[in-house]
Amino acid sequence: MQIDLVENAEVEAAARSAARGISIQVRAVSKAYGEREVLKTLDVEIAAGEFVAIVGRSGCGKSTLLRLIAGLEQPSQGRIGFERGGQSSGHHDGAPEIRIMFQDSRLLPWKRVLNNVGLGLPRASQASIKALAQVGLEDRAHEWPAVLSGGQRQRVALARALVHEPELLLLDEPLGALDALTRIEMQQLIESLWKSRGFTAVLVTHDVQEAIALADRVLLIEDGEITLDERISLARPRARGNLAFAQLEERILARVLKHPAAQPDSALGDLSLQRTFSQVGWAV
Ligand SMILES: Nc1ncnc2c1ncn2[C@@H]1O[C@H](COP(=O)(O)OP(=O)(O)OP(=O)(O)O)[C@@H](O)[C@H]1O
Repeated sequence: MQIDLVENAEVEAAARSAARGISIQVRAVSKAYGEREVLKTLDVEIAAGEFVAIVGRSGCGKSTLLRLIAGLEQPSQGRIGFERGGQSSGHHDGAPEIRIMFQDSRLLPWKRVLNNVGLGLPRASQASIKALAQVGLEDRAHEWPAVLSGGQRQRVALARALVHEPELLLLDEPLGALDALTRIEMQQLIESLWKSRGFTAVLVTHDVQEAIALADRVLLIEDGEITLDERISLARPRARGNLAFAQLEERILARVLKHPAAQPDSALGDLSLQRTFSQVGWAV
């Protein structure tokens, strides 16, 4: 039974890598802000079409790594490269189509939903309407962002990313502000779009359960280093009540929380981890 699950996961992963994703090579990457070294000589490879989640305590450098992959910041040392169909590229030459989603939808309040989705395109096009339909909001196309709920605004942000046919979708805690039910619905939406479109996805999250529900691999960053690289071989869609899921969640949570040294700016993330921790019945 377990072997079947693993084989299915491997077949699915191979099919996805043949689709639209790009692979990412992070080579000996360090990042310092002044005296503070946030990331220390990181080496990690992410395969085309893979879904990778990054977890870790607040302030450990998750978003920094995402910004470096996005090309929004430069490494202090090392290099980040991409490969598409055997051809290498950086952020400049033949740069991949990278889109990023944040916790806040960052919609322009003075533009209607459809024009927010089509931002940067010559004009609101069929592609924007199609993207809105894919997130289930085609009937809200002509409304203002202000009248949408938080979850709906995040759907619009997702449509805005999808309209550019991303090869790499970076997700920086995009569901962090949503209620639990909306969050699960959004996770399912992201998973189904990722499966159908085949882009590579990198998700930063405080929520270990979310990481296990969505990712092929979970990376843990501690003290600026990757200290855990766990492959998740559970068949999709993943049932949260499942014993194998719960055991994996418990093990990764225990691993995340083991680290004794709380950073000064760690309160928020640790609270979030504790909440998840208590959901699986552990005393904190
Ligand atoms: N532009 C910057 N200048 C100076 N320090 C920075 C800058 N950006 C991030 N840092 C520091 O780098 C460290 C890592 O920040 P980062 O945002 O990557 O953490 P994180 O793991 O994503 O945290 P959280 O889970 O709270 O979002 C923090 O100590 C932060 O203060």
